[in-house]
Amino acid sequence: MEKATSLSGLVRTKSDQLVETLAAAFKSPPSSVAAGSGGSGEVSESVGASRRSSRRMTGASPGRSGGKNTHIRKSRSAQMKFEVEEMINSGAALSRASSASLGLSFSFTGFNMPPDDIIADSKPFSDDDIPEDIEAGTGKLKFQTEPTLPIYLKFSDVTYKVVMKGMTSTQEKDILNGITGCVNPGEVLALMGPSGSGKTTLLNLLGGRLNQSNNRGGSVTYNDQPYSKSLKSRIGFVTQDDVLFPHLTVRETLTYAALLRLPRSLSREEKTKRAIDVIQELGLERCQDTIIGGSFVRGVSGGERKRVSIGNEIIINPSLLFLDEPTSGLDSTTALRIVQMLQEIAEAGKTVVTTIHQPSSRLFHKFDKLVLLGKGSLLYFGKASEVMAYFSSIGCNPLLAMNPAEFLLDLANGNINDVSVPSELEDKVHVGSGEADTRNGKPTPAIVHEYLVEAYETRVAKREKKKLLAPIPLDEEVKLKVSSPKRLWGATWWEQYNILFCRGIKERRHDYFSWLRITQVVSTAAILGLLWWQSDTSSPKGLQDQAGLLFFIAVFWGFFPVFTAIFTFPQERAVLSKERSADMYRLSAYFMARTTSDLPLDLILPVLFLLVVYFMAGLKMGAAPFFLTMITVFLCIVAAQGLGLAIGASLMDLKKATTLASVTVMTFMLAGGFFVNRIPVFISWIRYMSFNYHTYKLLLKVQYEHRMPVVGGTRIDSGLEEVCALVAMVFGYRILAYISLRMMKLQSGA
Ligand SMILES: Nc1ncnc2c1ncn2[C@@H]1O[C@H](COP(=O)(O)OP(=O)(O)OP(=O)(O)O)[C@@H](O)[C@H]1O
Repeated sequence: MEKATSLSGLVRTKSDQLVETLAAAFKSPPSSVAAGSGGSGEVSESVGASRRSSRRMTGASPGRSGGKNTHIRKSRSAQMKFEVEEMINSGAALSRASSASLGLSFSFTGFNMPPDDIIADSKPFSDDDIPEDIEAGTGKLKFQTEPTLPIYLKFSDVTYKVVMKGMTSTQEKDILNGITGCVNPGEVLALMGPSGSGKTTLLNLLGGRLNQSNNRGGSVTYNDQPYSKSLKSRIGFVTQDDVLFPHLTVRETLTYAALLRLPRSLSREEKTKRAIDVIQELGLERCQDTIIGGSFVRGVSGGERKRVSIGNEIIINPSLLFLDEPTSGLDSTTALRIVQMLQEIAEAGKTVVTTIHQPSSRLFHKFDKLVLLGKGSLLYFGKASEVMAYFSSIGCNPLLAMNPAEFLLDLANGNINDVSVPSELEDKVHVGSGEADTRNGKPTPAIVHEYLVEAYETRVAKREKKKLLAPIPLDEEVKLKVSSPKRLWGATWWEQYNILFCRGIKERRHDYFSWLRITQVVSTAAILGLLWWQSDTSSPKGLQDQAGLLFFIAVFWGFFPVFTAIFTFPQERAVLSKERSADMYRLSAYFMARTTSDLPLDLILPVLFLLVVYFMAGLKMGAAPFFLTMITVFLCIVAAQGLGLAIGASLMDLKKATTLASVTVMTFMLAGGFFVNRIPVFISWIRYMSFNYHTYKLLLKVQYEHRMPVVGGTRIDSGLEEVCALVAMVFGYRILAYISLRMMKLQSGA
């Protein structure tokens, strides 16, 4: 215990020194902020100095002193361990604050590659790391710590409601009721609360992802400025579900993210190197060539996938990092590792906000600040280390030794079974007359909730709101950097198109070489070839038979592309929404890349098909008719794909989309000119919308032009009308799909 006291004294002495350092840094003239951009050497040195000072600090704290600490940990009781950890945290938070504040004297020009010694020095973590290392604080990660614009996040009286439309009535539901708090660079803020208490909603709101002004109230500011689109490039947002492409490898995933998101000032090589650095820093080397995987394909483990999701966001070196339950579903060691990583990120001067469901006590002590929510109301905001003292001050103490997080969640749920009841609450039980007010002589969860909200309102809320009014220690010019309305794209339109095109090809490479699809097409072609083997057109019956084959070709290549294209956008909806929320690329670049990257395969398969059918069925010999048939089929495929894309993009629901597509395709087929020739005038227009009809007419023209003017009731014309109609469909349906995507709501997460 004595040792602990002396160590705490040491940390406090260091903290005093730091306060002085901080004050000096804040007082540094604004010119030093701007001047930082002048010499990168100078910047690197400052970065190194900041890190060195931070390391010295943590080295001085007991928890980071390697073997010595391990000795303390092993020989003392669990209680002792808590105290030591608390001291470590206070030391770490201070060191983080120092890094953050020192970052102010650097340039804010964006990226500077970290000095080589730091990269070489970095010790990645892997699943094989010994947890003891982390406990002792010696397995510390050295994150990329290029200085970024420090962002002070403040939120005051934040409210959010949703309007729920029922069959007969419309109801409003309050999700958040007046939440106030703040988090500074160098700090990790944890949002805690029972399931459904509003953590994700608050996180989305703070991350600028719930912007419908009619549903929200209060204010959220970033360096005292409101949210602006330029912040998107400074914010990393890790969603609860890992939204990643299942068939890309870890390295490919991070490389594409780097190429799309890092600023244009970096070269392609530098961006690629950044992805490799992140892989090393996240300890993903072992699985860097493994695919991410998903529900149907096995890939990396859950913890690795979570790390890739985090890597996807930290790759841009964000000033503000939001994470939604980054540890849920992970074992306690992996969870600790991830929270440790968040601490490292904060140490580099970033602001970190994370929701957390039920952290272990080890995790809990790693947070600097805490927001405790209960049914959308604020039950506590302040230092995580002071939360137990606060609840003790309002008469709530655990009766058993328990994890503080467990105690807090019990309270937030209104469960006070193992909690000492404050006298005010006891009074309420005695005053309350009905069964509804009490449960076995104990206050109901609703009464407990009311008491906790009231206690916070009367004792803390005012003080915290006052604190928010204090100006942030940043230069006016620096503050305004967050409010530029200009979007910052990481790559030009053409670069985005190329990157997305290559990514699309890689993601669907398994489809391209799918023997199943090839076998399906080739075997259908072979069966058709056998059924129409060397078909003879000298008799009317033979001619009618061959026309049937041509009609089948028009239907087959109208049907398949629609049903494959339907899946394109609904399947990628989550990724598209996430990436667009982060302004990774322009929608037009994505749309063009997505619709063209499938074309090579879509054009290879019909070639194989025609090579088999055309010659087996004995269609008109000659290079010109063969190639004209092929071009006609291509046009049909691209037009049909357009229809599939439009249906998928406008409905974004596979069930609805397949139903609509099957009705449409069937109608087009029936109106295609083979089954019925005399269509009533009032519905004859439907024919002109059918790509089957135009394709069939063009195929007839290629085969029988100059031989007969009418085949099976269908007139052979010049073909110009049909070609124009198909070309109009190729573009028209795609424009419709693009407009639908533009109108798609971006991910809100809540
Ligand atoms: N768009 C919405 N429509 C209806 N209810 C909503 C909507 N968004 C959020 N809610 C409700 O608001 C409450 C808070 O949801 P939120 O997802 O923020 O909770 P949470 O604390 O993150 O929960 P969990 O820990 O289970 O993820 C829930 O009761 C949820 O059902």
